Amino acid sequence: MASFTKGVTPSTEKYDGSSLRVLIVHTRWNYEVVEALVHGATETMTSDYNVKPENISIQSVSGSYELPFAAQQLIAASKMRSQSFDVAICIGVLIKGSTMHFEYIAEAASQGIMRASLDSRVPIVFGVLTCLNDEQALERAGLGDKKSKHNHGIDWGRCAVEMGAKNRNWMSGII
Ligand SMILES: Nc1c(NC[C@H](O)[C@H](O)[C@H](O)CO)[nH]c(=O)[nH]c1=O
Ligand SMILES: CC(=O)[C@@H](O)COP(=O)(O)O
Repeated sequence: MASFTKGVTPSTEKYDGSSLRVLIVHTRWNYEVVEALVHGATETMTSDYNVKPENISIQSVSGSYELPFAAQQLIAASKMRSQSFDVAICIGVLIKGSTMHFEYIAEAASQGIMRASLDSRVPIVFGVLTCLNDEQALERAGLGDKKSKHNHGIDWGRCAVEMGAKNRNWMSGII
């Protein structure tokens, strides 16, 4: 059977994040996993794209359901202060339990994050893992024993810099 490289192919363009202002909103549900994902995203942005640590605002909320509201409010507040965020990342970890809770929160969070992004015209990276068990969550945060483990926060950091830089260009008429 033919195989292919899974995941996102790195962009051929090099982005400079040195003037980007980034908002990270993360949950405190499943915090050990969330913490690793936040670290992966921030480390990637600062080390690989020169995003200044002081230009990354990190805010927390309780669970993934709270992410869209917090992101929307914080983006609006940053605009009022004329210190607009160029991009945001919402980070959370949903793990399927025994009721329908997971499905409702996953749907609300994903739809809400998309709506907050389109309405605010600020790109918001979807950094919410929707896992069927603990092992899936650990693997996707670069934790645990699996050989295939990979910290998705790294991809979200790259995506954030790319979208922040591209949106700045697009808003200046540079296509
Ligand atoms: N079960 C998980 C939740 N649930 C909490 C909700 O997100 C929310 O905080 C509560 O319903 C109050 O509005 N959140 C996660 O992020 N991950 C979960 O696995
Ligand atoms: C927070 C709840 O509503 C909780 O009862 C959800 O349970 P589960 O995660 O087992 O579906």
